[in-house]
Amino acid sequence: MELSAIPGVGAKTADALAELDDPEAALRAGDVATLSRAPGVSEGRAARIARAAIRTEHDDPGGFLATDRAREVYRAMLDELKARTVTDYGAKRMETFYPSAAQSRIEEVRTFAERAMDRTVSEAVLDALAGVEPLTDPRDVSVRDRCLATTNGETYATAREAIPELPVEVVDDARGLADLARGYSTVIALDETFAGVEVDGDVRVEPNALSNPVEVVPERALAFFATNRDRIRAAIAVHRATDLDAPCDLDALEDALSGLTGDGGIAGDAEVDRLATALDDLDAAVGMAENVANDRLREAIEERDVTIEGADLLSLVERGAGVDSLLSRELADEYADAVDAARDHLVESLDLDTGEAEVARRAFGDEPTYPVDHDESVVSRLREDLTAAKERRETRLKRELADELADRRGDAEALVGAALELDVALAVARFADDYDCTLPTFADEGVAIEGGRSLLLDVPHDEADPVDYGIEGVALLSGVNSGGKTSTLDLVASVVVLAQMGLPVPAESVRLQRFSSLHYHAKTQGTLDAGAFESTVREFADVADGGADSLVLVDELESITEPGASAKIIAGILEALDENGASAVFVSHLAGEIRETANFEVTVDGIEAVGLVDGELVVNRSPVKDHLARSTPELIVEKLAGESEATFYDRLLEKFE
Ligand SMILES: Nc1ncnc2c1ncn2[C@@H]1O[C@H](COP(=O)(O)OP(=O)(O)OP(=O)(O)O)[C@@H](O)[C@H]1O
Repeated sequence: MELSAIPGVGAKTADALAELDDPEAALRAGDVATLSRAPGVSEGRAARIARAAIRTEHDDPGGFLATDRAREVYRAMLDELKARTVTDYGAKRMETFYPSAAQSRIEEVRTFAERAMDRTVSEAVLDALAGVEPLTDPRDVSVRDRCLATTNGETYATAREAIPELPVEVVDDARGLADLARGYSTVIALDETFAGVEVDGDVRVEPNALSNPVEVVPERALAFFATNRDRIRAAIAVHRATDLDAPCDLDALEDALSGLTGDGGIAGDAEVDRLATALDDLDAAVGMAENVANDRLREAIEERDVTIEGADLLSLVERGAGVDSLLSRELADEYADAVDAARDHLVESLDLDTGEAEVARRAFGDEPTYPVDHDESVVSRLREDLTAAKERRETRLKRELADELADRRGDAEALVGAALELDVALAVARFADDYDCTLPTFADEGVAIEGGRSLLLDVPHDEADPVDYGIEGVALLSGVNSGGKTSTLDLVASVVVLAQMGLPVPAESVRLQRFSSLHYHAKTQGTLDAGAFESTVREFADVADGGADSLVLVDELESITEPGASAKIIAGILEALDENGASAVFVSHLAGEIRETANFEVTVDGIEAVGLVDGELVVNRSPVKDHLARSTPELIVEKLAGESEATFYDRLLEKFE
C-alpha cells in the first residue's frame, strides 16, 4: 500500500510512517499502537490513519456518519466496546472499527465478530491480558565487562561499527593486552598476530569475532527478550488460559525467559547468585571476620595470666616494642586460632570455593596485630576475582540463552500479537453478551428491529422494555410525552451504526439494508433565530438531495420555528426524501398536521399510552405502525371524561377527534 495514497496522509506523515519497521503491516493490521510510534503521530491520528487505510483498501468513500448526533452515537458505541478491553492496545485498536457503507468491510468485521462471539471469556484470561502490551524495542545495549582489542586502526573502525555495544581498545603489543585484562573480565583480541601469546586473565584471540556478534555480545539478542520479558510471559499465560494455538513450545520459551532478569542479566543460576551474594556481602563479612578474631583474642587474653620476666619486659620496652610482640611471644597459638577463625568465617559466610578461599584466607596475615586487621589489597583482589568469575559465567550463560532465544523473536511477536488481538475479540464477545446482542441480517429495504434495547437509555439494560420497530420508506413517529420516541431513534441509530461496523446489535433480531449514510438530527433546543433557521433548512436541502440509500432520523424538528410553518417545512422535506427513496423517521408532535400538508400518504407510527395508572402513563414502547398515537393531554381529558358526569370534558374530548 502506497503510504501517501491514503487519504489524509501527506508527504510528511508518510515519511514519519516510513520510519517504522513495517508500516504496511501495521496499517493492514490496524495496529494503532505501532502507528502512533511514528514521530509526531498521536494515537488519535494513528486511529484516523488506520481507518483511512482500511477505507482505501475497501474502496469506501467514507462519510457514513453525516451529522453530529450520528457521530455521538458512534462514539457512545465505541466507548462501550473500549470499556471492555483490558489492554490499552485493545482500546486503541477498537478505534479502527467504524460504520462503513462498503460491503467487503462489513463482511470482514462480521467474520471477526462471529468468531469473537463464539469465545468464552474467563477471569483467568482477563487477568493474564492485563500484563500484555505491544512489544517494544530495547534501549541501546552497552557492555562494560568485555572489550575488543586490536593494534590496527582499520580493524578498530570496523569493530566500532560491527559491535558498537563493546568498548574497542587499541594496544601496541601483548603488554597492552595484559593491561586491559586487569580492567576487563574478558579481552577479545582481534589480531591473528596475538595467537599463542600468554597473558594473565581471560584474554581470547578471536580474529573472526566481528562476523559472529551474538557470540561476542549475546546481550544484543537478549535485550529484546529482557525488555519484553514480562509481556511475553503474560502472552504465554493468555495462551494457556485459552484455546489460542501457540506458535511454539510455551514451556520451552518460558523456561528460557526464566533465565533472564528484566535488565538482561542472568536469573535463577545458583552459581551466579552465589557470586553476586558474595560480592554484596564481602565488606560486611570481612568486618565480621575481624570481630570474630578480636573477640576470640580478647577472651583468650582475658583468661590468661601473662608472666613475663623482668629482663624480657625491659628489653621489650627498650626496643619500643608494642603489645604485638608480646602477642607473638606469649599468645602465638591463641593468635593463630583467632586468625583461623576469622578466615573460616570469611570463607564460610561467603560460601567461597577452593580457589577463592585460598585468596580470602590471605586477607588475614600471620603477623600478629591487635586488634586483628585485614589486608585491604587482598580483599580487593578477592573482589576482582569474584567479579570476573561472575561476569564470565554470566557471559557464558547469556551466550547459551542467546543461542536458544535468537530464533524465537518471531514466536514472541506472534504470541503477543495474538494475545492483543484476543483482547479486542473478547471485548466484542463481552459486549455482545452484556447486551444480549445478535448479528443482524442484511436485506433489501429499510430496518426491522425486534426486541431491541437501546444502550443509550438512562435505565439499566435489564430494565429496558424491548422495542419492536420497523422503517420502510418515510414515516412520522408520534406519541405521548416521554413515551420513548427519542429512545426509539437512538435505538435505530445505534443498531444501524453497530450493524454497519460489522458488529452484533442489542436486539433479538435485526434485518436492515446497507445504508450509504446516517443523518441523525437531535431535538433542537428552542426556536432558532432567522440565521440558524436558514442554516438548518439548508442542511436538510443536502439531506433531501442525498442518495436513496440514506437513513434519516430527525427528532422534533418542529421546535425550530412556529408550529404552522414547521409542519409545512417538515412536510416538504418528507416529500423530497420520499421521492428520493430514502428511509426516514421524523419524530413529531405535529404528525397530524404534517400528514395533511404532505402531498403523499405519510405513514404515521405511534407510541401509545395504554393508560394512566396512579397519574403515571403506562406506555407500550414499541411504536404501532400506521397509528397516530393519542397525545398525553388527550389521554388525560379522556380519563377525566370517563370519571366525571360533567359534559365539559366530553366537549374537550370531541376536539381531539
Ligand atoms: N424501551 C424503554 N424501556 C424502558 N424505559 C424507556 C424506554 N424508552 C424510554 N424509556 C424511558 O422513558 C424516558 C423518556 O424517553 P424518551 O425521551 O425517548 O421519550 P420521548 O417520547 O422522546 O419524550 P418527549 O416527547 O418528551 O420528547 C427515558 O428517559 C427512559 O427513562
